[in-house]
Amino acid sequence: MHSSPSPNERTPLHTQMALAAQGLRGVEQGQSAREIVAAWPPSPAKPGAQALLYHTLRHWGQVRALVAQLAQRKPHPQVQALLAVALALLLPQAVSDAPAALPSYQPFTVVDQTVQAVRSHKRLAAQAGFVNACLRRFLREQDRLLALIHTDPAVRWNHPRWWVQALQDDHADWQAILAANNARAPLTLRVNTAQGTRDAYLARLRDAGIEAWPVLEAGIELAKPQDVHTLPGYAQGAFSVQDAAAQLAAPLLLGGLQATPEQQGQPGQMLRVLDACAAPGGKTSHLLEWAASHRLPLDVLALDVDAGRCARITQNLLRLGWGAALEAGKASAKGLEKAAEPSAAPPDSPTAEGMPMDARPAAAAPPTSTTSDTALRAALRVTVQTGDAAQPEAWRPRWLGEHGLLDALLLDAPCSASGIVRRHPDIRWLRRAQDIDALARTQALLLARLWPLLRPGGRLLYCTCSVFHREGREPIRQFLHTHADAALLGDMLQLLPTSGAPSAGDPAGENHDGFFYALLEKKA
Ligand SMILES: C[S@@+](CC[C@H](N)C(=O)[O-])C[C@H]1O[C@@H](n2cnc3c(N)ncnc32)[C@H](O)[C@@H]1O
Repeated sequence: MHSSPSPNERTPLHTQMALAAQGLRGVEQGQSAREIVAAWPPSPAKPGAQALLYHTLRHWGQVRALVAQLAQRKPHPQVQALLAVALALLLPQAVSDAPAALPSYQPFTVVDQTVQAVRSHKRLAAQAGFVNACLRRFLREQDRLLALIHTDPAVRWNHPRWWVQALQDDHADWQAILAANNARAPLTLRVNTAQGTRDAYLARLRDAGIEAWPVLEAGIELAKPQDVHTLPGYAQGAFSVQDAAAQLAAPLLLGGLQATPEQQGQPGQMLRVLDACAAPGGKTSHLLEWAASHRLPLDVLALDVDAGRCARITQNLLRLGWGAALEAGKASAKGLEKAAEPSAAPPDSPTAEGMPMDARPAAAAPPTSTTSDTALRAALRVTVQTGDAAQPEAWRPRWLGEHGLLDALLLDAPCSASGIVRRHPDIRWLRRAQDIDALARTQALLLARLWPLLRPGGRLLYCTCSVFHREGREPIRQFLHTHADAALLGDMLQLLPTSGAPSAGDPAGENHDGFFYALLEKKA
C-alpha cells in the first residue's frame, strides 16, 4: 500500500524553487527569512519552498561564488537566485545535510526543474538555455570549480568574512563554532512544570510514538524535529519551544535568590523581578514555571520596547495557562494607582497592594484545600508592559512605585544573535560588522540604566544569544570596572554552539545554541 504523497511530492519542484528564489531575494534586500515565509500565503508549495530557502541560506557563500564563476555577466536577480537554489541542491554534500523536509532529487531533475522555473516566468523565459548550460557545466566541472573557490573563508564556512574573522579573534575553537552553525539544530522543548512533570510529558510523547529524552531540569530533546503544533498538548500549554542554553536563565537568576529579612516577615510579600527585554516571553514563562515549582512568590514585569512583540508575550502566557497571573498583575497595577492618591499608604509599601492573589495557572491550581496548602502555594503575578528599558522613569512608577526597588532583573539584551545561527541561517547574511558596535552600545546603556533599580543584595542576570565577546564578557568587564557596587557571582559563562558532541562539564548539555551569561549582585 502507498502512503499518501506529502505536499512536496504533490507540488512540482519548479514551483517550490521559484518561491524559494523570491525569498532569497528578500533576504538579499535585508528581510528576515522568518518574516518572508510568514508572509507567504498558505499553499502546498510553502513547506518545500521554506526548506529550500533555509537550505540555500546554509550554503549561500558557496553557491554565490559558484554563480559568479558560471555566469560571466550578472544575470537577472531572479535567475541568479534560482541558480543559487539549484546549486545548493546539486552540491556534493547536499544529500547528507539536506533537511528531512527535502527529498533527495536526481541532478537531472534539478536541472530540468530549474529550467522549468525560468520558462514559467514570462520575462525570463529567454534565459532558459543559459541556465541549463550553467547547471550542466557545474555538473561536469564541479570538482575543479569547488576547488577554485574553496580558499575564500566566506565559501569555506558559508559565513561573511568579517564574521569568520571575529570568531577567529575571540575563540581558539572558532572552526568548531562555524561547523556547529552549519549543522541542523534539534527541536528542544521546555515542559511547563506548572501543569505537569517532565516525566509525565515524556510518557505522553512515548505514547504518541515520538522518541525523545530529558535535558537539564525541565527540557526534552526530540530525536527528530516536527511541527510543534502536532505535539501532544501544544494548544493547552504543556510546553514551550526553547533551546537548552536558554533554559539556564531562570534557574541562574532565581536559584539562590533570598527574600530580605523584611520580606520574610511579610507572609504575602512577593519578590519583584523585571524581565527587561522580554518578548516573545520564553524566559518570562520560565521564570513563572520555575517559581511555581520552587514555591517562590513572584511579581514579574515583562517589558519590551516593541508593542507587537509584547502582544506575543501575552499570547504565549495565555497559551501556557498564566491567565490568572496576568489578571493579578492588572489588579495590582490598579491598586498601585490608587495607592498613589494622597490618602493611601506609601507607594512602595507592600500593604498598599493588598494581598497578592493566588495566581497559578487554573489547570495547575488545586481546589481550595487546607490552610497550610494554601500558604505553601506560590503566589505569582505578571504584567506585560510596552516600554523602553533604558527609560525606567516612564514605566517604573506604575509598577514599582516611584522609589520601589527590584529583587532581581533579567536583561536578555538585544544582540547579534550570533549564537543561534544554526536555527536562523539568514542571520549571518543580514548582520553587518558595524551592527556589533551599535549593539554593544545599547547593551552597555541598558545595563547602566537598569542597575539603579536593583535593591542591595538583588541580582541581575545579563545574557545574550551571542558568541562575540563584544556582546558578552567585554560589556560586563567594563560595567564591573565602572560600578564599584557590582560583584560578579561565579564565572561568566560563554556557551558555544554544539552539534551533539559530548562535552564534559557543559552546563547546557550536548546539543545547544551559543549563549552568554553573567550573574551580578549588588553589594549591600
Ligand atoms: C533577545 S530578545 C528577548 C527574548 C526573550 N527574553 C525571550 O526569552 O523570549 C531581545 C528583545 O529586546 C527587545 N528590546 C530591544 N531594545 C529594547 C529596549 N530598549 N527596551 C526594552 N526592550 C528592548 C526587543 O524588542 C526583543 O524583543
